[in-house]
Amino acid sequence: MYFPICSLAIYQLGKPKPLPHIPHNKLHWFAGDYPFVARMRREKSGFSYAFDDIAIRLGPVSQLVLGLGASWVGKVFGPGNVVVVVADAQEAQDILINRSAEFDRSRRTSLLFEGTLRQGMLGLPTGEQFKQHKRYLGIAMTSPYLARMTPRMVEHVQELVEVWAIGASQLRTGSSGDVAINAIEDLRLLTVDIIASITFGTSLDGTRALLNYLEATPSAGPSSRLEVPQFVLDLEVLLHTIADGAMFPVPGLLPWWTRTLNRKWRSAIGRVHAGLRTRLQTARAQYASETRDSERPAAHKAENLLDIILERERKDEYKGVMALTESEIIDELTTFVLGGAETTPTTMQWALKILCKHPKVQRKLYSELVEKLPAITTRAPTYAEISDEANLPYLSAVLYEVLRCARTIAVVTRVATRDTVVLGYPVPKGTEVLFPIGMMRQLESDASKDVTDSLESARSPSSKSGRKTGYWSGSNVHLFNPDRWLRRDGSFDANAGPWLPFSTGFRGCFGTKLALIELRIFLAIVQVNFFFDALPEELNTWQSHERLTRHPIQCYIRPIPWDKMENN
Ligand code: HEM
Repeated sequence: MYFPICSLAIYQLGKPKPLPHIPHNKLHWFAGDYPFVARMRREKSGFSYAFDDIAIRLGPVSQLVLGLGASWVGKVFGPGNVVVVVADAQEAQDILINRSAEFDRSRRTSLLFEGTLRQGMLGLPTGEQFKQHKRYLGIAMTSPYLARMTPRMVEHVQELVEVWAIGASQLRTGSSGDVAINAIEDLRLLTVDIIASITFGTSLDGTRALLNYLEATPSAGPSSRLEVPQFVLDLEVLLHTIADGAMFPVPGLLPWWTRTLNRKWRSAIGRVHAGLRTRLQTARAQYASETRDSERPAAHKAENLLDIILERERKDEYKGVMALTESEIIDELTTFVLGGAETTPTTMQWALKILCKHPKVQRKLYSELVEKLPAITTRAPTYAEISDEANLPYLSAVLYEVLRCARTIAVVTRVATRDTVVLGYPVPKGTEVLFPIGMMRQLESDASKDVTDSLESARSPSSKSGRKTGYWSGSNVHLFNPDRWLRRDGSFDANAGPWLPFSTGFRGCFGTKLALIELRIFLAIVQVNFFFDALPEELNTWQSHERLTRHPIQCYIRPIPWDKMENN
């Protein structure tokens, strides 16, 4: 008699519980939406598609009830979570930019990074320490600094072009032998070379070593490669550990588990930190000897991130303010390297895959580059030249469209720091709110304009006055079409439609400017050197794997130098 009553009472307390009023799926009696998320992950090779799917079916505000959701047991013991999905670009932008007092970086996101980057920006909550770090490193994203970094980025991309030129000369046609180059490792090496060079002043020279090897070994095939450097492998272990954390059952214990029980991670972080510490100490000694008797160089003369940090340190000492501790610096150096080593190569891989399928786009881009920037064929382009959106509108359009379609990072989250309202729906304090920034339909097209318009009265005051972008046409929003970014007169329009690959606002991507210039240089230089030939379907499938970013499973290329193209 008592047993069924007690069981029912426990079930009522603990069953998956959604937030009131907000639309949701029919829930599994115990696991809530977990089976649905698992099915999306299996069928579409990424859990983030679950957020797109419910947004399309349930509207601009919906919720996923994970495990026990907002139930009493779920909240107290932690095996549950409710995620409110906001799939409306205008409102998402408004919340990320204007409502940061109500929505902050979620604790769950910070916990993912905290084990590896305890005191790096990715792991830090928004507080004084975070702000101090952002101020410290901000110079690294200024135009004068990036202009000084440009020759190095160009040099590394040109090394890669030489590697691919050797590979291209060895490629065969037909189905036997090497018909294509596997570009995944090459892009990983390139981006680590670039980020190391910008961070420490010296590159890993992985691409240079590969080039030397291929030149010295003419019998090596087009995809024959050296062993990946240990530093790159270690970064991969760190990135995998962070990504695996998303599935960890008790998020609060994740940093402890990572640091204490994950041996592979401990070896990798040990080597990475030791390497960074040595570089920091060497740079410090050199900086001290150079500046002892002479005038302190102005901060904007810094030649790498270490210089920036040392110059700031000197300034702070001078003013009597507290500088960053050594472990804070090491964590920020690690953040920088990890930030650059994952997202950028993944986006480059998608760019190449997409270009292979769009020969007309390649021809148009090539024509623009040789007509508007003829110097690019004879010398390294400068930062001013390559970042000139007015002179190179099609390069800008291709880049924006690659980032729109690549869906490199599909979602970002915030947590409500007080009871609040989103598009008329009450959202209690502590609720995680998710923005599916990689979503291409509901969030971005005029097919949802009626829905968007009907929400007008429910918008927050800052959102009502804040829409800056147009809508994409619902009929072609899912297609790769750089022309959508061009005005009738051919000029580039960055506000043509919603675009959030880097998120936005105070906690948006810190590395946006660096990533954009790196990608522009990459696209311009590889395209001006090669046409990327179409590939057999089996070498250019659209399958992907979602970890911290959405990776393509394959990235093969058949580069053909333009002078070898018939009807160039
Ligand atoms: C194509 C390349 C990249 C993409 C698509 C990208 C995207 C993103 C996104 C979506 C976020 C989350 C922002 C949020 O929660 O609102 C983020 C954060 C961040 N990114 Fe990037 N990123 C890229 C490249 C880089 C690079 C090269 C760096 C190197 C410095 C970097 C450093 C960071 C940092 C430090 C954060 C955390 C910012 C914070 O917590 O306030 N990113 N990025």
